[in-house]
Amino acid sequence: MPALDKVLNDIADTMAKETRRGKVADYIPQLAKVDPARFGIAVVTNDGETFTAGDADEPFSIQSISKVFTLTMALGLVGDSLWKRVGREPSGNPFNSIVQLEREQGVPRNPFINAGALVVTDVVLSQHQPREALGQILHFLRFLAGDESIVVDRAVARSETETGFRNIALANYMKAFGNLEHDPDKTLGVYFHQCAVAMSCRQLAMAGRFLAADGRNPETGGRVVSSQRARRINALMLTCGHYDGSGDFAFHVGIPGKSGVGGGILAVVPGKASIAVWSPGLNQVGNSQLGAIALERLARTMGWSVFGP
Ligand SMILES: NC(=O)CC[C@H](N)C(=O)O
Repeated sequence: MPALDKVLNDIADTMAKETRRGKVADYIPQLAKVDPARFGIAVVTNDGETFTAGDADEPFSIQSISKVFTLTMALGLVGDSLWKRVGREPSGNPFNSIVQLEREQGVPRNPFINAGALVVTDVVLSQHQPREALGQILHFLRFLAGDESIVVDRAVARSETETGFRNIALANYMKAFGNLEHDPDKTLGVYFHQCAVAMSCRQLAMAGRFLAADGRNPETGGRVVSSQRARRINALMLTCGHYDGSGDFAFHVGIPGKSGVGGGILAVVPGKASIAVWSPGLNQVGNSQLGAIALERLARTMGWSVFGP
């Protein structure tokens, strides 16, 4: 097997020279300030080794990658009854699209498009006040990553709250269909803050370990979720984790992954490793342009595609 530290350094060197880096998200003004030249990558293997290259310790806005962790929490709270309120099919539409909601009676296609993630956050909110729910999300992320320093970037949260008109529309629309239990403002408040959590590639790859390890923390052996649940979350990441770019990501990279408009991608090699990559420039469908290219190289070099060597 090729040496991972060399593979990652080669990838980071190649990516540093790349001029077609995509476009940094600017619909959340605070995100537009991020330097498009940044690139980081981290791999944590199931036997406990960590390899990094580039800006792997620089925190960035995890944005929609947070949806993987809130989905895990919501399934822990309500189990499979969650699937009465949100589907499991790719949407074939942009992450912030509203078009399917009217035809499908306010039930979003999957938990990773914004509408679905808002329902998931509504479940996580359960009986709590928004501040407590956010505290639980942070607590879960810190526990998974083994790192107490993970925090919300308040400036990003404020920026998104001020400009989140589409999300506000989605939440209110679903409320009208009876698919949001709480006051939309409360659900939105938690959602905007979970998206504004800042984490480094190293922290994210650590937090994703349970998905690569059959639902267990590979360090302690402690169970986070059942192996069936880990498998199913991975399946949703593969089919829906990159919105209407999910097919292309599966085609080129071949492993479950979840992107965020901050330019991060969390990717999982079941049985082998958890990976996080960060490059802020996005492609046409809002996924990290170089992030996906870097993962494609890594998966190909290591023979990590779930579809075969
Ligand atoms: N794809 C994303 O990362 C979208 C998340 C972002 N916070 C939004 O709701 O628009």
